[in-house]
Amino acid sequence: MTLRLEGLGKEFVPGLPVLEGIDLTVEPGGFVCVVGASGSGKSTLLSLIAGLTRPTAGRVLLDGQEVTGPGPERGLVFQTASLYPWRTVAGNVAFGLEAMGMPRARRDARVAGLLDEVGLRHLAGALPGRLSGGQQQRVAIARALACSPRVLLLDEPFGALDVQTKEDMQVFVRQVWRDVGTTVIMVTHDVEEAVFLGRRVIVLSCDPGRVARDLAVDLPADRTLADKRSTAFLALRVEVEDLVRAEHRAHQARV
Ligand SMILES: Nc1ncnc2c1ncn2[C@@H]1O[C@H](COP(=O)(O)OP(=O)(O)OP(=O)(O)O)[C@@H](O)[C@H]1O
Repeated sequence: MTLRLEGLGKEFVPGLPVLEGIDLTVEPGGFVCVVGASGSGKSTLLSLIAGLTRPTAGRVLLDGQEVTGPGPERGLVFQTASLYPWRTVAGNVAFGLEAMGMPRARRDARVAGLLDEVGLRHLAGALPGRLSGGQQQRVAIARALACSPRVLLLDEPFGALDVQTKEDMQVFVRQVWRDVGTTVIMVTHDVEEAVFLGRRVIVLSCDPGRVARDLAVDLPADRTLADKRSTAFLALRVEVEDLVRAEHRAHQARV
């Protein structure tokens, strides 16, 4: 599924655009990370793609069809897992499939397959309160994948996790992306994470948020955490960090 953003803009307050003139095409199976200073409009951009917020200018198109609201072909994961606390792990993953009316036997098989994918089959009957933060995010990702979304939207999904768990989750989400083949758009503060995960990194400018740079990540497809120490990785990381810093400073100078 090709995602196109055409002249996308958003004003919450008339005359004060948060996002302006965003043009972007993401081919099927792409992995795009969006970085930018706090307040540059990263979450707003994701919300527009999810159809949770309506643009004030431009359009979001999925295979040429304009997005006018949320839909099952777009799965969403937020910083905190927001699981249903009264439902088991399996019950959480099954939620969207129940809403779709999938018959019980097919649903159970699908949920079991997803729990295998995220390594949590042994916790199928547990309630979310018993799970670690990383495990909860795995459940949230399995839940988002349940309806076979063509685009997975991740908003700072590992922002609340400790460094080790976060790195485990980075490896995990890359594996899921390669296994499932869905398009991923991920918003993050963390430039290292963006360069490690993305095939492309988009740097947003501030006030209004525009695409300041669109960089291809020319690193091996089967990256491991050790690649974070490679010269190519470090060079790209520094380049993106400098861009984010420059955009932030330019914004500070204007206010
Ligand atoms: N519902 C809303 N109503 C009014 N203003 C909003 C709303 N949502 C976001 N904004 C404003 O839009 C701007 C961008 O917010 P957004 O959360 O998209 O930025 P961000 O880059 O994701 O920030 P952070 O990295 O801090 O999460 C901010 O100035 C914010 O106050």
